[in-house]
Amino acid sequence: MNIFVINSGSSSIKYQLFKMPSTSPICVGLVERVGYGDASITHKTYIDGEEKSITQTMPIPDYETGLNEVNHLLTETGVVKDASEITAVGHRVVHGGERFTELTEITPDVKEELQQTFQLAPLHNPSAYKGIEVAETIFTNAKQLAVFDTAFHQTRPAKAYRFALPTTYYTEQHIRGYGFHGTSHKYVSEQAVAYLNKPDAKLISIHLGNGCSMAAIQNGQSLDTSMGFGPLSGLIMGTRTGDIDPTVIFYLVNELGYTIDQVSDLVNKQSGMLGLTGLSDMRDITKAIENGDENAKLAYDMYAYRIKKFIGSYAAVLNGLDAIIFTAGVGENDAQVRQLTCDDMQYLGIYIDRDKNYTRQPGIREINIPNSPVKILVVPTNEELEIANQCYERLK
Ligand SMILES: Nc1ncnc2c1ncn2[C@@H]1O[C@H](COP(=O)(O)OP(=O)(O)O)[C@@H](O)[C@H]1O
Ligand SMILES: CC(=O)OP(=O)(O)O
Ligand SMILES: [Mg+2]
Repeated sequence: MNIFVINSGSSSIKYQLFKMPSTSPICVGLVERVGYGDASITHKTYIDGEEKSITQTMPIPDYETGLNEVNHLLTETGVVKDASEITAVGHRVVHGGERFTELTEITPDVKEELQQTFQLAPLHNPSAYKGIEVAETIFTNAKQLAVFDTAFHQTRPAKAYRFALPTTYYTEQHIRGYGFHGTSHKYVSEQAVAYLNKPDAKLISIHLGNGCSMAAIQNGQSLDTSMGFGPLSGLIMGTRTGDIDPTVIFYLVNELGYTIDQVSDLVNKQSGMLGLTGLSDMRDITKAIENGDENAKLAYDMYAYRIKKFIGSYAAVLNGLDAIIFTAGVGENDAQVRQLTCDDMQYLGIYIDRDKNYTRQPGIREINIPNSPVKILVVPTNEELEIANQCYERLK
């Protein structure tokens, strides 16, 4: 069964094609800088044991152009003969609200409901929706399925997800914490449980990509998570503030004359590491620190300090801790962030091994000292594979 997975971000499209039940992809790709003149597509194929890679730079003004180009590449590189060979398309949709708590087949009614979630995740849901609309016109024979970032966190107890607003704001307007990156937290926590061979392991999963969030997990269930109503609260991110005192927003509006759209743009797109350093990519920020940039150093310290605070908080929620997991672009690759986060955490039984931490290795790995009570794991995430697995389970 050919399952094509699309992970549409705010300006990128990640995709993978699986011939399920095999969990090795036939093709893996990334379209970057959608909406810009210098967009690029990297398309890798794994056919008959041979890896081939194509990179092309071209203007990709919109998702339609991007996905059509991906479709051409799928046929040109022999991944499929034509689009009709795709049985299902699995879409990552960030916000499912309270309505979508599991994998959902996309119907006209579902699409209408999805449009009502745009305001809740303005960087993500509109592009996922666009991805669905374009996929429907290309993969006309395929079932279209949606997997929601919010779904995994639906096991959280009410005391964790409710806000202390008057109750009707929850009962009538569904204003509550939802939590995101659930597909990734689920995938890496399952990998960690298998690695530790401990189904009831008390875990803290730390997903550090462009968006960043943490989750407290036990028995395969999310008990708490750092993102809330939208994917903005909690950790400091590439361009998003994470937690800030809401009084700042009243001040911006009432005293400095900002419109709400300007505030939204500020806290979602101009803040976080970008706002602090002028750079949003951790690789560039690391270089800036090496060149003596004090702002970049402070931003790094703030980034790690925020993670540290959530580790303390989730160790309390779990009443113990077996392992912490670092994952996603920054979590998997940035040893310095892991080091700063785990240094001086002996009180919680967290002892990082500097050499192991700075040694690169593929796959799941342990970076604590041998007798550290808490294991520190680097676990590569694979949201696309998790989505393909869920689609296959539904359709097989
Ligand atoms: N080798 C690396 N060292 C440090 N940071 C890295 C490295 N590779 C990727 N990153 C960081 O990972 C981020 C992207 O992470 P990713 O999980 O792909 O994010 P997203 O899915 O949210 O787009 C980049 O912006 C960059 O900051
Ligand atoms: C929910 C979210 O922040 O996703 P991403 O990290 O892909 O931006
Ligand atoms: Mg991501």
